[in-house]
Amino acid sequence: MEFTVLTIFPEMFPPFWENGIIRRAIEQGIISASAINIRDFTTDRHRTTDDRPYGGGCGMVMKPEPLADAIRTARANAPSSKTVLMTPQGRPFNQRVAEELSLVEGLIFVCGRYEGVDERICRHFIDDEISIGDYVLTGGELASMIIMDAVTRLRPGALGGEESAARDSFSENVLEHAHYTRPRNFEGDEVPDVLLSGNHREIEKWRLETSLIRTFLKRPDLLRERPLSPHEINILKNWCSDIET
Ligand SMILES: CC(C)(C)c1cccc(C(=O)NCC2(NC(=O)c3cccc4nocc34)CCCCC2)c1
Repeated sequence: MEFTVLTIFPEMFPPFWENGIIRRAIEQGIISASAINIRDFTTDRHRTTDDRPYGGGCGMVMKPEPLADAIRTARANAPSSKTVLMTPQGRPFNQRVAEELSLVEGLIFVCGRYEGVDERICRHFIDDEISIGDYVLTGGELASMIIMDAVTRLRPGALGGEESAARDSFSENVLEHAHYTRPRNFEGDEVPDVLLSGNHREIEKWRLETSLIRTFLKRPDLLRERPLSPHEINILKNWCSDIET
């Protein structure tokens, strides 16, 4: 999987690629990543990447020519890549989109700055528009990092034995149970006894129940993404009847 980011701030990316699972995935050749400076594709003395908007108004728009040339170069270097524009107008990013993107050969991320990119780029050079959420950002760079993070961990081999064992379709659709580690008593708050019991059936039962109940209480919308098994529905029913009594 090859990641290419087109940005006017390429220096934002090495720190992101030099840590944790991403770094290990690069070292293991599971992914490769590079940032292309759009400014390198300007032709004027001032290396201008933006210009005033037609129709007037405040703010600047990213010029189409440098972007088009940068995208062409990125595609020449990574031919079977999908070109993704990070934009508020994009389809909402979620785990399902991450899984879909993790199957492609390569991803070229176009990161907007100023008021956005010239519409001719969106029309003729973009294969997919993706948004990471409904809030105002100063650029698309962080959005591209979020996608690279979520997609990398889905690539075979990216997660070590431990993490990949923890990963399955169930765990990627519900909130996690509470996590505890030493000390047993932290400032007066004790770890639940079941977790110290050594009874793995009871521990798994507790983890499944608390995970389902937390999701039901905090993010019921996630439960609509994935049908619950009769067993899981029973867990929620029992819990609800317990609080009714
Ligand atoms: C209604 C809503 C969403 C609040 C909104 C409405 C109007 C503008 C924005 C906004 O943020 N414009 C600035 C801009 N944002 C983004 O790139 C961006 C934002 C959010 C999620 C993203 N995912 O990828 C990229 C994303 C960065 C500078 C270049 C122009 C785009 C937001």
